[in-house]
Amino acid sequence: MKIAIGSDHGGYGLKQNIIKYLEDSGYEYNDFGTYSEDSVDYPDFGKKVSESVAKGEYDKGIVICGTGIGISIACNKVRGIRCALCSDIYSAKKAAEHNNANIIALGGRVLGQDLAQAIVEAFLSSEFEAGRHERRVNKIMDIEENML
Ligand SMILES: O=C[C@H](O)[C@H](O)[C@H](O)COP(=O)(O)O
Repeated sequence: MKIAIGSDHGGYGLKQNIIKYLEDSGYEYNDFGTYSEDSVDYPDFGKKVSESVAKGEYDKGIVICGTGIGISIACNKVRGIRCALCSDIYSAKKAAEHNNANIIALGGRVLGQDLAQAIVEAFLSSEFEAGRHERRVNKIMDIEENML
């Protein structure tokens, strides 16, 4: 599985920790930045990760800002992206199983490193269950296709 990861300065520290987890777990990944704690704008990094996932260059994405809110909003503006902001393991698992989320957003100023790793693990190891959930996800995509 190929993973795209990116953050702003508020998520930089947690991103580095999650990258270590991805490496230790044998995931292939690309780090789209940011590469320091210097102040940057989260939409720039949400866009890079989202477009790479939407194009099919990566299977799933991980984005991090201070709260996870701003970068998740930005990601969800990209066609084909279903980005789920998660602060617990159950939601991360269900985001994959029920919502077919292709990006998870985390709050670097919200989560401890161990919990964040467990959330990422739950997201990456869970698969879409389809069935009744497919009908609902298709309705989400219909909203996107018919946007005003
Ligand atoms: O939703 C936005 C994110 O949490 C940003 O990381 C945050 O707004 C950045 O704040 P600041 O510029 O004060 O570090």
